[in-house]
Amino acid sequence: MLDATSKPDEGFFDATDATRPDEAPADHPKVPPARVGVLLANLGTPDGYDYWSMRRYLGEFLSDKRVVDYSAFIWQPLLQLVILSKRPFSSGAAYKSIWNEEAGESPLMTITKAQTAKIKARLKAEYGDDVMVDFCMRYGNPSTKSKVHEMVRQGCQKIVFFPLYPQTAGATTATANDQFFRALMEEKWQPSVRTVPPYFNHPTYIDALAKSVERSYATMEHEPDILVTSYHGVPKRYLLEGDPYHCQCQKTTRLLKERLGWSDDKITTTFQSRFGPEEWLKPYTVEEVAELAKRGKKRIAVIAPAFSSDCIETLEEINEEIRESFEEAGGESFTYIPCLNDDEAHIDALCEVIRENTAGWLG
Ligand SMILES: C=CC1=C(C)c2cc3[nH]c(cc4nc(cc5[nH]c(cc1n2)c(C)c5CCC(=O)O)C(CCC(=O)O)=C4C)c(C)c3C=C
Ligand SMILES: [Fe+2]
Ligand SMILES: [Fe+2]
Repeated sequence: MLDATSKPDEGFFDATDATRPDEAPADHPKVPPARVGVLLANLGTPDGYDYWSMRRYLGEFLSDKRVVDYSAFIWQPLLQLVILSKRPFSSGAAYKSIWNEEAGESPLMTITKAQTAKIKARLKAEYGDDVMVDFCMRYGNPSTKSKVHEMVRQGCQKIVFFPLYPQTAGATTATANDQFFRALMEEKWQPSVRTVPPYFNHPTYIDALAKSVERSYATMEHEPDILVTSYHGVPKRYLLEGDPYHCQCQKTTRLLKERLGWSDDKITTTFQSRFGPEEWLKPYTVEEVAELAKRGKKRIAVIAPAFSSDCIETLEEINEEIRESFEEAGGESFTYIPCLNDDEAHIDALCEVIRENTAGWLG
């Protein structure tokens, strides 16, 4: 309840409120000081690798029409009866092999927390209490709805929503934004909002990728014959229907190549994580690395620019399955270059994108 004797600077009363504190009715709700929220959003991850945690997570993820766009009439029986009776076991085993047992969570969760803490420290140092920084997930916990509600409750009358995907796809950025707007539908005091555009070509992001390649190459005795930039795939049909993801991935690779000052034959673009029988974006990483080995490229490095943090698709799929495919085809040296995670250059890049998107709101 509003304490009518308190002063605005005691933290309960918004200076922009037209009603003076001493005139406010006794049952007037508390209004915290206005601030700007920066809400980072990642994909989501299961709460555990047991069957039911995996089933809940995969069920929510794969029921999203932005991810799998088949008619629910056909897809739901197949998903509920066939896929969700098998995949939680195989994916659960894969998650178990990479799980952060100490923290009791997946690497994606640990890294997203670390990124949020660093971004928060930077922005707090610049803007103090005018800013609130947090993260949410599109699927699972912490939910987008709970975090939007918390930000509004804490006085965020403006929110910048930042899906952590450098390249935009319907299956990632668009569905994260959908969920953000769904959450806003439930708020009585709706904040002004901005959604952060893709940053696949942002000089600071390209620079962070280039520095991570340079750092990794500097530790090697022999330079790799080629760098494979492996992006998460989507069905090819999504590209044909207008999804910008493919073009943005190609452009990231080109800009990275130019920033490194390399010729075309030093770097290539591939797509991984195919799911289901449809054709996905090609070339498939798992096949391409085997082809490279057969064509005499015996030393390769792989980087995954579409992932802002290491996760099942990088630590297990690239560093285990794709490595195996390369070695079985005669490859000799396979180096996986970790995602940008909470590297300082990555945090610099993310903060720069945030500053651009809070222009006029902060500072
Ligand atoms: C079924 C279709 C899928 C599409 C389309 C898709 C697009 C897509 N996904 C990412 C990023 C991530 N995906 C992750 C896991 C994951 N992805 C799919 C399926 C599709 N993704 C599944 C079924 C899974 C779960 C794991 C498995 O069972 O194989 C993750 C990792 C999450 C983690 O907890 O580690 C990320 C990140 C992008 C960028 C993208 C399209 C652009
Ligand atoms: Fe995925
Ligand atoms: Fe394209």
